[in-house]
Amino acid sequence: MEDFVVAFLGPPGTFCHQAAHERFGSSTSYKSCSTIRAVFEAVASRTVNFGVVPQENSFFGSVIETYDAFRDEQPGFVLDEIILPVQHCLLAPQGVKPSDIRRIQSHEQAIGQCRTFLSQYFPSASLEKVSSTAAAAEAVLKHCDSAAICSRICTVVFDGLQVLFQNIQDHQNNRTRFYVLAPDATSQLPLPRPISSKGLIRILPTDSRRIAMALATLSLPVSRIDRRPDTKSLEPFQDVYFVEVEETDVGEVVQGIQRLQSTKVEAKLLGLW
Ligand SMILES: O=C(O)C(=O)C[C@]1(C(=O)O)C=C[C@@H](O)C=C1
Repeated sequence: MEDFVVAFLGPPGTFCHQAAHERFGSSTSYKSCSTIRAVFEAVASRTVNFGVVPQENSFFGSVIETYDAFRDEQPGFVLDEIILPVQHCLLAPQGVKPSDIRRIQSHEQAIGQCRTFLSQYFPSASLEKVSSTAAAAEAVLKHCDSAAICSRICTVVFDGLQVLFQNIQDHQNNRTRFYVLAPDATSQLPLPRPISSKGLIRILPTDSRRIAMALATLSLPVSRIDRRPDTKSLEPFQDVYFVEVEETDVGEVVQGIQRLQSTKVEAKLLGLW
């Protein structure tokens, strides 16, 4: 098989790393990136063939950093999705007891997914957002008053950590969906995948209130909508919309985008899978 390099949000031990492994296996080369944006940049600059980024959690919702990166001119192209069950543990350096913990670190998504546990067991601990769950695991190694919310796998990746609590997420069927990114639509995934039935379209209505009109023009089965502020607009409260469509085919998606463009609405295809 051809040699591929896959970028993921690192360091090793993140859920993103696990999702990438699940999709691409152990004979692929991996590149750890310190932020989600760095994964997008590695894909856009073709330093890697593919990238894996978190897109949404089933209980905490959309991953904002990912949608912010999708505002870029050429953000890459989504070729597939991976859904991973996410079980969080609270890890601390060996010898540290729960009563020693004053500070808890993790990715904001993981903190958000464990709110009930945190308010019940550590109501007065300070909560610190860091770039990923495994980055938190690595950071707490140096502190005897800190713990990290992360995967149990981090006890294998980093020496000197112990599990204080397991399965601490608020919902037992917690899942996160990841996108597989490639530099452009012509890239081919190494493994076979089903014929495309989903698409991701970025829409920039001329005025935020016209999104309903734009969706009517698109006229495709919409399964989710996200929006982020349009930072290029001088007008306040102008948004960029990210619309996922499903149960459709490539031809219908392309025609929908052309219909939008003919009404002077900016629309770009960001994925087909
Ligand atoms: O920090 C990690 O381990 C990640 O892979 C990121 C991420 C996310 O952004 O949602 C992925 C899965 C979990 O939902 C928590 C964090």
